[in-house]
Formats: sequence, C-alpha cells, structure tokens
Amino acid sequence: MIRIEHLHKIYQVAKRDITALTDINLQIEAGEVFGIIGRSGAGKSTLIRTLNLLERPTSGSIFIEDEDITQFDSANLHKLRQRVGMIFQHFNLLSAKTVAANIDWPLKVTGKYTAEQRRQRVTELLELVGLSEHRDKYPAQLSGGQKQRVGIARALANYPHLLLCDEATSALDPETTQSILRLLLDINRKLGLTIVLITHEMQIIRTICDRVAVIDDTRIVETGKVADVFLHPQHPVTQKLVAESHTFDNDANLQADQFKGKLVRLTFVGDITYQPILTNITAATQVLITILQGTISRIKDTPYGQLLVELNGSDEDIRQVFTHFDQYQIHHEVLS
Ligand SMILES: Nc1ncnc2c1ncn2[C@@H]1O[C@H](COP(=O)(O)OP(=O)(O)OP(=O)(O)O)[C@@H](O)[C@H]1O
Repeated sequence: MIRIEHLHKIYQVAKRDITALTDINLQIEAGEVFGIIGRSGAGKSTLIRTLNLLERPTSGSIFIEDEDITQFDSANLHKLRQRVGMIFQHFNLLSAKTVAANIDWPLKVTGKYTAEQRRQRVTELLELVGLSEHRDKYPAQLSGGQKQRVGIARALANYPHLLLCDEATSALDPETTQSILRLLLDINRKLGLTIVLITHEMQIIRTICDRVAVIDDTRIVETGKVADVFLHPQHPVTQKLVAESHTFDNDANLQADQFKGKLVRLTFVGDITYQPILTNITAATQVLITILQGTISRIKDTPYGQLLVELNGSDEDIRQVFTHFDQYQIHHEVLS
C-alpha cells in the first residue's frame, strides 16, 4: 500500500537547516493499522504529513499504491487528497458551518456529486460515526469526542483508501479516547481502510495497531508487530516508552536481595494467558512460585501476560520448571 524509501526532510529557517527526517524506510500493508510512536520533536508530524504532501520531502520516494506521490503535479495532488483522508489533534472543523455542512464540504469540492447524492452520503457518514441526531449543530455545541467524530466522517467522505491520524486523541479524556479508538478500529474492519497514526502513547499503539515504527531523533529505530515490540523492545527509547506505559511499578523497585529464590520475568501471549499454567507447573515440580508483580491484558485482540515471579525449590526442580516454560512457550528471563 505504502512504501517509503530513503525519505529525508530538512526545514530551512532563517538560512539554518533543521533536519526533521533522516533516511526513513517503511512499508505499510493495505488494511493494517500502523502506528508511529516517538517523543516530542522526533519527527512524527513531519513524517505523517509527507504521506499526503502537506509537507514536501527534501529527498526520497513515497509510493502509495505503486505511484510515487513525490512526483505528483497539482492535478494528481488534488486526486491524492481525496484518496487519503486525515484527522487532526484539534479537529480543524469549520466553526461557521453545521456538522452536516462540515462533512459535506469535501464532497462539494470535488464537484462530482449531485446535491441529493451528497445529502445521502452525509446521512450515511453521520450514521457511521454515531452523530445522526447532531447534523444541524455547530462545532461549538459539541464535545471533543463528538468533534473528532465529525472529523472522521469528513475524512471518510470521499471513500479514501488511507486514513492518516495526527495525534487524533491527545486532546481527549481517557474514556473518549477509547471510544474514538474503537470507532477507528470498527472503520478499519468494516471498510478495510488502511490507517496510519502518530502518537506519543504506547497505550494507543497497544489498543489498535497491528504494527509499529518507533521514531527517535529523526530516524526510525525499531519496527515490528506490536506484540513483539511491546513485549520485547530492543532499542533503549522503545524500552523507555514501554516501561512508562506499564501500570505497575518498575522492577527496579524490587530489591533482588529481598528474595531467597530465583527472580524470573515471564512473558506469554495468546490463549495460554487464561490457563492455570503456573498451578500445573507447581504441581508437577514441587517448586513454589510466588507472583511479585504482573499484568494480564490485551494487545489489540490478543491476550498477554507479564509476570515477575520468585521460584523456590531445588536446582534440579527449577531446571524442570524452565523446561515446562519452554514447552508452554513462555518466554523467561532470569533476573537473579
Ligand atoms: N515547519 C517547520 N519549520 C521548521 N522546523 C520544523 C517545522 N516543523 C517541524 N520542525 C522541526 O522538525 C523536527 C521534527 O518536528 P515534528 O513536529 O515532526 O516532531 P513530532 O515528533 O511530531 O513532535 P511533537 O510530538 O512535539 O509534535 C523538530 O526539530 C521541529 O522543531
């Protein structure tokens, strides 16, 4: 769907060069929800804005459905903007227009539809985003979540193949964020729409993305399936972003010398999460397993668990426990 090759972006401000993107290479598949995460100033906004040429790259190529958009003239650019919808952190709605008129606007601009066709499409979109009762209100009369729903409906008006989300939930409270993320996921599944989003929060990546790229200091430092990146982060920046997103205190708060046994971090993914594996292993080996910290949650639809446990038993029995972990495909890391 999207192939980004050797993309660079340098801004020039008062004859000074500011590098925003360095040699970005990414491939995003049709129908996936792809997240780009990084700290402030890493280059996220610049990167997502190059995908519809709101920002022109300095060099490199961006292929969308096999066409290099960086070579587009203004007629092609106009068509590109219809194929690629975008939603924004601060919604960017037209305050003097009603909800229906905001959604109608991109349809009107194409000049392709009759008034009746546009009216029907707006009704359909209002239904999709759950705002049918609010069609005649003005943006100022809506909550933040409702405003973003209008933004989503407007972005979908021209049947885009790709939806870009620029920190789309960072102005919203946690509950509204969840409802907008559910809506995006629903749209991704119902319409088969490819979604690319940028965020600084790992929670958002974990909730809706299939794959993720981590950007730091203008470069992509890690890319992979969300479960792999989240559960086994490789780059120090990724490790920090993941650690910050955990709801429990960090392992550092536990002193290894407080415990007589072996401290082991367990990571498991899939159906095994809800099975009594530790009970079975204790029964089979006589090793006492104490849970010291842990999370059982989901990465998108996949259950996973991360536990910090203490193992008490003979060396031979503990070796057997590790064999069981291997058999159950439980990743284990001995901390002491
Ligand atoms: N229009 C611009 N002119 C000059 N420099 C810019 C411009 N936009 C961004 N930059 C610079 O490019 C770099 C990357 O900025 P960018 O906004 O892409 O990062 P970001 O990861 O989206 O940050 P944030 O999360 O704070 O929005 C920063 O050094 C920023 O100061």
